[in-house]
Amino acid sequence: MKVKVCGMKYMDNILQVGALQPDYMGFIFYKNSTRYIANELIPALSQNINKVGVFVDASLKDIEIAVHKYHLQVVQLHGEETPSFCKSLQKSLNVKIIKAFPVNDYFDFSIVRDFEPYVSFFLFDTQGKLPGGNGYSFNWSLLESYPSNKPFFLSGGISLDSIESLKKFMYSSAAKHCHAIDLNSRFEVIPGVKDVEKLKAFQQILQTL
Ligand SMILES: O=C(O)c1ccccc1NCC(=O)[C@H](O)[C@H](O)COP(=O)(O)O
Repeated sequence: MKVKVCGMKYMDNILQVGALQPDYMGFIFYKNSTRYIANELIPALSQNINKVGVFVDASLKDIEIAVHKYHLQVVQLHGEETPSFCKSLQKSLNVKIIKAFPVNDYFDFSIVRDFEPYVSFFLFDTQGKLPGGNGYSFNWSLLESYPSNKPFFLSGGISLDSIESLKKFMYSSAAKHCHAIDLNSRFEVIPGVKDVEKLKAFQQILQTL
């Protein structure tokens, strides 16, 4: 199972977390987030770490500028972006696209169908007050009705306390297309700064599952 560490902001912490070699590292390009990368620098990272830019209803132009400036390999769309927006993005930029969806108990997974041709992954996050980084998990068994073969990221409030539930999930049919686990606020010292020891502990446990 792959790991994405999201909401990275500061150079030193990016380098510390980079040393753990997560598969993906996420950077927030949404001004209202406490994790907004603003004009912070992103240091050179190992080629094995995919840099993900997270956007909320940004324009194609702004995404393009960020992709080129920060050499992003992946773009995560975390707002109300449409299939046709994903199609345009796919045509104009050589990046992988993750379309994120906020999940509540009534979420209708059939919505993913229209996006399938234009994205590489889906990401399922918990619906909350904020577009992302709410720190709460949704009911993962809802993914039993996931109608697609497209790999997805499991996201929302995952912490070291989630290990038992994760184990159960990973052995269930709901996890069949789960590509990666997304970690964010539950591994933070303050917004944008990750606790490296906690991340290390999570990685080690994940390897044993
Ligand atoms: O993290 C943010 O501040 C954020 C703000 C706006 C849009 C997306 C954002 N995060 C995207 C992510 O992929 C997070 O990892 C995801 O929402 C889960 O966060 P958490 O519930 O804190 O684990």
